[in-house]
Amino acid sequence: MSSNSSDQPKLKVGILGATGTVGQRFVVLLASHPYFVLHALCASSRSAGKSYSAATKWKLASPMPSSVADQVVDSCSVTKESRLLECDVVFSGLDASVAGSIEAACAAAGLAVFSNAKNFRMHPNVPLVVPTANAEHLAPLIAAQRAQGAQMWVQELLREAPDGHAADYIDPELFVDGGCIVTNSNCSTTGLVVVLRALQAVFGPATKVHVTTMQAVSGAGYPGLPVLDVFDNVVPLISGEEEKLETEPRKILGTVEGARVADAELLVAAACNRVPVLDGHTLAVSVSFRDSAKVEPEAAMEALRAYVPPPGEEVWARCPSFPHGVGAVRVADEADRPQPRLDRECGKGMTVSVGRVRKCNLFDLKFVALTHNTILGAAGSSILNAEIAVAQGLIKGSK
Ligand SMILES: NC(=O)C1=CN([C@@H]2O[C@H](COP(=O)(O)OP(=O)(O)OC[C@H]3O[C@@H](n4cnc5c(N)ncnc54)[C@H](OP(=O)(O)O)[C@@H]3O)[C@@H](O)[C@H]2O)C=CC1
Ligand SMILES: N[C@@H](CC(=O)OP(=O)(O)O)C(=O)O
Repeated sequence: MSSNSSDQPKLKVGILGATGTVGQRFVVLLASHPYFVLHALCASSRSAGKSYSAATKWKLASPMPSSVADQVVDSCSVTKESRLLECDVVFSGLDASVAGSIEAACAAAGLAVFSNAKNFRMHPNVPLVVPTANAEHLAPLIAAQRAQGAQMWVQELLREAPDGHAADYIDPELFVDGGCIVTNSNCSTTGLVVVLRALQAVFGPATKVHVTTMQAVSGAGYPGLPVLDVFDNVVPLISGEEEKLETEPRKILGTVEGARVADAELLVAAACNRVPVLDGHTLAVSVSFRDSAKVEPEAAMEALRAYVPPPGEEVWARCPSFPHGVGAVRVADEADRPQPRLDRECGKGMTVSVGRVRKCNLFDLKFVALTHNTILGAAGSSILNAEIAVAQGLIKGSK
């Protein structure tokens, strides 16, 4: 932890989907956070009213923090009585089938929502931010949302909620300006864009990427795939995944122009596979750049080692979840790395491990990248995004 974050006043936080795979990661990371204080744990009506330990099938190797075991799980509706309303920041690990309505309701209630769900990632005014790739998108797009007031999120709530059911998600008396939604990317996209951003800093714009993924089973949530489907096997389909991996990098590596992002001119072809690994998504990537002339493996590794993501050291010093000492990218020295079992915890799961950087016959360069899918690929990115927003004065404690 950086000493500079120790004078940050405490902020109350809630978790939507606290009982799920990503929700459990949030619980572990936030239970020991220096200034985010867990206040509301929310999930479906199946869990609401139960203690967190009774509602949750705990699946992490580290024990459930004792501070949450007896806490009663709340529903995700925003009412005058809900603990959610007392929070300064809300993190979401909600299933996408319900994330749209619930997150829109929270934003319409003036809350700052940091979400893992796909629902609003491509909304023109919503930042899609991988914190160690494009943190500079946060401030202008949060401002663009706030300029529209609560009305923006009321409209989205009406679009997302099942017909006539918007009032199930929030009491309309609670609409208030100031809320916002920030999303982080699909967990396979995460590692790709961090590495591309680092390479682009030296080689200029990437133009073509071919990526083949080997994705961990935890990416499918709990209970996920039946063991008879995934054990001793590779499943060459993850529904909807290739489309996300082919579109999200264009927004993330794009440039903010006014209230929206102009996409990067990057073409991505993706092939996604589920493999019998618990945590950690591995990507085999080939990439070409607009200007191929200076692209060499040694220069690429140098660029990756030297990479300090925007907004730079001054902000990172105030972000406890930044992988201080390791960095956003680690280049493996060993010829046969990265490997999920050995490398997924690198930088406490917040560092992308890269290896096998070499020339490619068809593209300029090829390499292998590994990301912890539920830490940097999910909960960890949301938390670091929120820390950046706090460090930049975009979120102030008021409760
Ligand atoms: N797993 C991963 O690696 C990644 C996941 N994501 C995204 O994060 C989100 C969560 O994924 P994951 O944790 O894997 O999913 P899980 O299925 O493990 O958890 C889903 C959570 O949503 C809650 N939920 C489901 N239905 C409702 C409802 N009707 N009302 C309120 N809450 C509800 C569940 O509560 P309950 O226990 O009460 O049913 C549970 O807490 C998804 O949008 C996913 O796409 C993004 C990146 C990576
Ligand atoms: N689809 C990813 C996880 C995920 O839920 O992604 P998204 O949030 O983009 O739907 C995987 O299975 O590994």
